[in-house]
Parts: sequence; structure tokens; C-alpha cells
Amino acid sequence: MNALAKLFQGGPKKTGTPDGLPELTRLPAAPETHVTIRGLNKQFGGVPLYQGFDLDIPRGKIVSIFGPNGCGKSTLINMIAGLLPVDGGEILFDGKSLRETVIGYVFQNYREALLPWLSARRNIEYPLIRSGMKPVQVKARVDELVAAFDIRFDLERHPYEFSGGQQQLVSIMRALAPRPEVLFLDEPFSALDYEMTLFIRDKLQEVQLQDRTTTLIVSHDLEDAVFLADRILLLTRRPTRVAAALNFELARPRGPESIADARFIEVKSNALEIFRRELASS
Ligand SMILES: Nc1ncnc2c1ncn2[C@@H]1O[C@H](COP(=O)(O)OP(=O)(O)OP(=O)(O)O)[C@@H](O)[C@H]1O
Repeated sequence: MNALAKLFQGGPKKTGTPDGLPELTRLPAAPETHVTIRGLNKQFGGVPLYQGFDLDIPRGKIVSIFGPNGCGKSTLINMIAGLLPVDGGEILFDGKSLRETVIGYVFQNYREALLPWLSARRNIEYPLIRSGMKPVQVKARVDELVAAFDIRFDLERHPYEFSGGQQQLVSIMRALAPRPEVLFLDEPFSALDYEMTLFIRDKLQEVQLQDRTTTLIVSHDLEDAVFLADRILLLTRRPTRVAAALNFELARPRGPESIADARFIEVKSNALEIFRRELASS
């Protein structure tokens, strides 16, 4: 089953108290934690990638994940999002399992992420219809997203008729449509031009400011990683650990001028130093 099919499998999500879940036995979660990861293990071909990995992801914040090539950034969010099985450990969302949690996922490769036989509007509606939402509510939610993202192109057209940036926008709107508790973005800007990246960054911030969705974003680009983040997680080489978690509290919305702000420059340079030290030590 491919990642897209996995994301939409299972129909309406269950809600209620989790049953049969093991109690957390390791570190207690920090206050305001939304996602708690304890004792995560993952290996590929017998080589460990994550070994007893613990992490607390704060509620309502944007957390960027940055680290050396191949350290397991995508693997981490794919395990949290349930697209990849874990070998061991526990991941809970406010104490609930993934099955009881609404998530949204934005793939790096938007061309394979959208369903090509559906119009853009139908793509955005897809998770809402699968969750059993009534047509009138589905329309209202899509109209709300169209307004929030200031969409001026015709959503009745099919994805292949759009530019890459427009397709990625549709993909983000689809991920946000069911009002996810946690939003995952894997390198969402890597295939976009700079103008589109700026536009999507702005809109994502506006929507996140309003909805306060816990957001995890994987980035290859340190400037991107810092720009959007409330917290930057710097990962080590494998077996992967968190080398440092840097908070970045610059007010939002952040615009192009934020890149020249002394606090931005300081956090970026701290992150770079930790990253370089990490590379040198391995
Ligand atoms: N399905 C798989 N089978 C075997 N090895 C895998 C698989 N998926 C990932 N890996 C390996 O696990 C490691 C981590 O991969 P992952 O894509 O998560 O890293 P990343 O930090 O996101 O990489 P990049 O910076 O290149 O995007 C890599 O060495 C990769 O080759």
C-alpha cells in the first residue's frame, strides 16, 4: 500500500478513550506536550536508525526538523503519522492512539500526492467526504479554505492543469480540510519557486495562527526551518538523537524582513554551529 492510500485508509476516525494502550513508563511528558514519543526503535536492513528515541512535541506550535542527510527526518514524521511502521516504542497524541487522532500530511512530491482523476476541489473534499461529513458542511469548509488561502484559480480543474505551486497549495488545503490536530509537512517547498514558497509560507502562518494546529515540518534548508518554526529540532547522524531543540519566539506573522532580525540571525547561527559540531563529531 502506498503512503497516500495508507493516509486515507480506515474511513471515519474513532474517538473516545483509548483502551488497551500501554501506560507511559519512561520520562513524563513536559507540560503543554501534544505528541509524546517514548522508546522509539527503527532499523533498516539490521542497521539501527532510532534506538530508544524519546521526544515531546509541543501543542499548537510549529516544530521544524533539521539534520544531516539521511539522519531520518522523513522516517521520523512518517512513523509519527503512521505511514511507516515502528519496530518498537510508543507514540501518543494527547494520550490517544493515531487511530483516534485527525492528522493531515503534505508530501514533498505533490505530483503523486493528489488524486489525478479528481478535480482540485474534489481532492480537497476527499478526506471530508470519507469522514462522513454532510455535503453542505463539506462545501462550507472548502469555501473557508479558498478564502483563507486566497485561491484565484479554478478548483474545478484537474491537478495536472496547475503549476507545481498551485498543486502544492491544493495538497495543503486537503491536509487542512478536516481540521487536523497534527499537520505534517515533508519538505513542502523543495520543488517550488521562491515566489510560491513565500506565498505558501505566509498563508501557512496565517492559518496556523488562527487554528493553532500542532505542525511538524521537515526541511533541508536551515533558513526555511528557522523561519517558520517556534522550535527547531536538530537531529544527529544515525543512530539518531536530538542534538538540540532551539526555541525561536519572534512574533508572527513573519515576513521577508524577519530574515534580517537579530534574533533570526542568532538562532540560525546557533543551529548552524550545532549542526557543524554534529557533523564533525561523527
Ligand atoms: N524503506 C527503506 N528501506 C531501507 N532504508 C531506508 C528506507 N527508508 C529510509 N531508509 C534509510 O534510512 C535513513 C533515513 O532516511 P530518511 O529519508 O528518513 O532520512 P532524511 O533525513 O529524511 O533524508 P534526506 O535528508 O536525504 O531527505 C537513510 O539512510 C535511508 O537510506
